[in-house]
Amino acid sequence: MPATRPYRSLLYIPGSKPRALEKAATLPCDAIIFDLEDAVTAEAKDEARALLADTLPTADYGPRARIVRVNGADTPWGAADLEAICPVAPDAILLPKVGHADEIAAVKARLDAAGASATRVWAMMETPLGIFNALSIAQAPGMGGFVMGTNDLAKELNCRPRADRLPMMFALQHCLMAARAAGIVAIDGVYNAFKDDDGLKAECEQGRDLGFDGKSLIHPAQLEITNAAFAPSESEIDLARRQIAAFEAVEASGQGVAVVDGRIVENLHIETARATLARAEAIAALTE
Ligand SMILES: CC(C)(COP(=O)(O)OP(=O)(O)OC[C@H]1O[C@@H](n2cnc3c(N)ncnc32)[C@H](O)[C@@H]1OP(=O)(O)O)[C@@H](O)C(=O)NCCC(=O)NCCSC(=O)C[C@H](O)C(=O)O
Ligand SMILES: [Mg+2]
Repeated sequence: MPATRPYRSLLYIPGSKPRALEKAATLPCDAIIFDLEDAVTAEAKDEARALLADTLPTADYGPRARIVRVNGADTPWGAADLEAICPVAPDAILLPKVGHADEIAAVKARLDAAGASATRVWAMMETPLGIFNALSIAQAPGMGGFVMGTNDLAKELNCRPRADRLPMMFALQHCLMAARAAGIVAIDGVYNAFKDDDGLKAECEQGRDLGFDGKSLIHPAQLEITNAAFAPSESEIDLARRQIAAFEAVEASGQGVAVVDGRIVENLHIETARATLARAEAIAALTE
């Protein structure tokens, strides 16, 4: 089942930009990914890490999940990032370019040692090795979610950008299945052309139809389209309500199959209908 807590929109914010860190607290995103990796130059990494370690314990980001993307353990900054960020206990630490489940275990051990056992580990899925090891990574203790890294993956595959994302499809679906098998969150990759609303909408709808919980984003202008695409629509909510009512009615008369809009409705459809209503309520609660 998809996540009940809304993860429609996850906005990357360069950890080095104080103005963006401030602005994030006012933006309608479901989660913020405070980035210490690709959005921050090598020269700015130490300053960005210190800024984040300073800002996160006191800043009020409301209901938005706080996720910090650290640098990899094989870089000059990875160890210092964990040292500084684990004690802050964000909602999750997002590890880039994960290839093996033991990388998750190492971060989990650091979190436990820092007294931050409630912080989940999330993994960027963006290397061929990581994609093939998706199930064991998803099942690693402490795991909370996958974020697809479609830019790095395109680089590794040497594939061409295509609107239908055909070269990515195996990786997207493989990771989604692993995430669902392990019961963790699955988030689609970024859409780089942040001024192309039509292209973003089409890619959001594709990711949603595949089953992703939401999409990672690079610019606030992408939030409205993404939040709308990954929320249950009015007609989906209406259908869910009618399915539940129809099923309860036939169940009361001792039967197990209802018909709504010419389609059968059984127990499993009711689980989906209830999940749709729960998601709609959770989204509404964000703005209360
Ligand atoms: C893409 C950008 C460099 C554009 O920046 P800029 O030209 O400054 O944008 P605007 O002038 O349109 O900004 C308008 C206001 O919005 C704020 N802003 C912009 N971006 C963000 C943001 N991401 N979060 C919060 N606020 C943001 C500006 O401060 C302006 O505010 P105001 O002062 O009130 O006017 C820039 O958007 C950017 O840096 N985006 C993030 C890029 C990033 O994080 N990249 C790394 C993640 S993507 C990745 O690595 C994917 C993965 O690993 C893979 O492999 O695929
Ligand atoms: Mg990447």
